[in-house]
Amino acid sequence: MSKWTLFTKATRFWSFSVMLIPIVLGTVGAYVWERSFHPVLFILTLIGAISAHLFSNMVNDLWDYRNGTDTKAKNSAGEISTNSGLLTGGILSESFYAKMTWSMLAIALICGGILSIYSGWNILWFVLVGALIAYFYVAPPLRYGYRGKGYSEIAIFIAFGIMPVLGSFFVQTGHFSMKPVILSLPVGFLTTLLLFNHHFLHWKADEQAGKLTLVVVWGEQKALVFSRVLLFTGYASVVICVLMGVLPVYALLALVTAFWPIRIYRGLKPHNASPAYIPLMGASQKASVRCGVVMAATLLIQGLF
Ligand SMILES: CC(C)=CCC/C(C)=C/CC/C(C)=C/CC/C(C)=C/CC/C(C)=C/CC/C(C)=C/CC/C(C)=C/CC/C(C)=C/COP(=O)(O)OP(=O)(O)O
Repeated sequence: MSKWTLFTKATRFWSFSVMLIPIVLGTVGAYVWERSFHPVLFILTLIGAISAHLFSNMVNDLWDYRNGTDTKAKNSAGEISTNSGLLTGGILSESFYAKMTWSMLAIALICGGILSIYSGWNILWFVLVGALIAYFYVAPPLRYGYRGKGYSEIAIFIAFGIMPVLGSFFVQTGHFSMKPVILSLPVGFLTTLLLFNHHFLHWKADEQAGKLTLVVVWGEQKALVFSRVLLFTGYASVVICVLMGVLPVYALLALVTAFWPIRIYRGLKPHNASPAYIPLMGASQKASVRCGVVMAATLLIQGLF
C-alpha cells in the first residue's frame, strides 16, 4: 500500500468534502455580503478545518479500537464496518496511528493560532469547542456520541454546519453575523443526515458493543422515519434561506439535488439488510455536497452580477 493510500485510509480522507463545502459557503458569503476576501486566510482556514475534520475521524477510530467497538463490528457477520480498518486489521500499530492523529490536531491548532492573530481572538472559541466536540464524541469519560440521546447528531450539525460556515465568515470579516448562521442550516442538516444514515450500516454490531446510536435505540423503522424528516428539514431550510434573503431565488435549484436520496428511500422497506443502506449513505453525502455547491455557486453569481 502506498503512503498516500495509507494516509487516505487512516484519515478517511475522502470525507473531506463535507468540511470543504461549509468553508467555501462561509467564505463566499463574506465576499458577497461584505466584499471581504483574503486568499491566504482562506487557504489556512481550509487546511485547519480539514485537519480538524481528519483528526476527528482518526481519534474516533483510535478510541473505537481501544473500546473494542470496531473489532466487534469487523467480526459481526453481515455488518458493514465504516472505520478505517487499519487498527483492527493490524496494518498500523496503535502508537503510530496515535502519532498521526495528534499530528492532525497540531496542524489544526497551528492554523487556528495563526488565524486568531490575523482575524481576532474569537477564533480561539472555535478551536476550543471544536477540539472538545471532536475528542469527547468517543473518548471517555463523556463518550457523548454513544449515549443514544441525539447528542452526536447535534454535534455534527454544529461541527459541519454552523461552526465552519460562521468561522470561515469570521476569518474573512473579523465579525459575526446571523446571515452565515442561516446559510449553514441546509448543509448542517444534510451532513447530520449522512452521519445518521451511516449508523444503519452496522447498528446490530453497535448494539452488541453497547454503542447506543439513535438507530439502536429507536429501531430501524422509526429511525428511517427520522432520516426522512432530516432530509426534508435540510431542503426546507434552503427555502428558508431564500425567504430570509440569504440566498437568491434561483438557489431553489438546489432542491433538485433531493431527487437521488428520495429515489433511494423509495426502494427501502421498513427492515433492510445492511448492504441496502450503502446507496442511501452515498446519496446522503452527494445530497449534502451537491446542495452546498449549488448554494455557493448561486450566491457567488448573485454577488458577481
Ligand atoms: C477537531 C479539532 C482538531 C479541533 C481543533 C481546533 C480547530 C477547530 C481548528 C480549526 C481552526 C480554524 C481553521 C479556524 C477557522 C474558523 C473555522 C473555520 C472554524 C471551524 C472549526 C471547525 C472545523 C470545527 C469542527 C471541528 C470538528 C470537525 C469536530 C468533530 C465533530 C465530530 C463529532 C465528528 C465525528 C466524526 C465521526 C468519525 C463520526 C462517525 O463515528 P462513529 O459514529 O463512531 O461511526 P464509525 O463506525 O464510522 O466510526
